Amino acid sequence: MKLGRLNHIGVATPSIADSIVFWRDVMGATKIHEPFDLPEQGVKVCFVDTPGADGALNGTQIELIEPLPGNAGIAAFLAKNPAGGQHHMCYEVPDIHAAKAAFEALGKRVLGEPRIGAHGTLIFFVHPKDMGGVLTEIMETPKGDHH
Ligand SMILES: CC[C@@H](C(=O)O)C(=O)SCCNC(=O)CCNC(=O)[C@H](O)C(C)(C)COP(=O)(O)OP(=O)(O)OC[C@H]1O[C@@H](n2cnc3c(N)ncnc32)[C@H](O)[C@@H]1OP(=O)(O)O
Ligand SMILES: [Co+2]
Repeated sequence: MKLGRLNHIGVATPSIADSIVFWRDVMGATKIHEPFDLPEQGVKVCFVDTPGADGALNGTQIELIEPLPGNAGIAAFLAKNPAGGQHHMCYEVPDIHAAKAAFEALGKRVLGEPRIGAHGTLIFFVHPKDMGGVLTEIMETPKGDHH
């Protein structure tokens, strides 16, 4: 496993609509994408762009996630953190299956099989208790992206 680009920071929220107002009016975000449902992951998602090193809006994104009905995991997180909070960190890798094998070889608990995430590429999660307390998402870099 070789650490890749920090793609996004997942932030759980009870209300994406309220969080959009926060990121626009308090944090000064200039590019907030249209929210969309991702029923396969049980969440509504909204990406907020941050600037990269060149000042363009191509840096690490903030991924706002709100549970869809029936999502016990995020609902449990929000029960402990009613105002929302930082939920996971997502790093890119060139080969998702090689990354999964590398984590498993180190005894890390990979949560399920790779599945399509919000960027349309394969993702998996590694248990926070094996990752210094941070729920970690690993994501295959979209084809054509060179970071
Ligand atoms: C938008 C789509 C996609 C993308 O493409 O980017 C996403 O990001 S989807 C995001 C949502 N999906 C997931 O979170 C899937 C992976 N998560 C899980 O499988 C579970 O949430 C979990 C991490 C295994 C925890 O579930 P569970 O064990 O049932 O919950 P507990 O409440 O019992 O927690 C056990 C233990 O772990 C601590 N914990 C839970 N969540 C987090 C967290 N986000 N960050 C840090 N630590 C976390 C929790 O506090 C418990 O600790 P103790 O109380 O000390 O036992
Ligand atoms: Co994510």
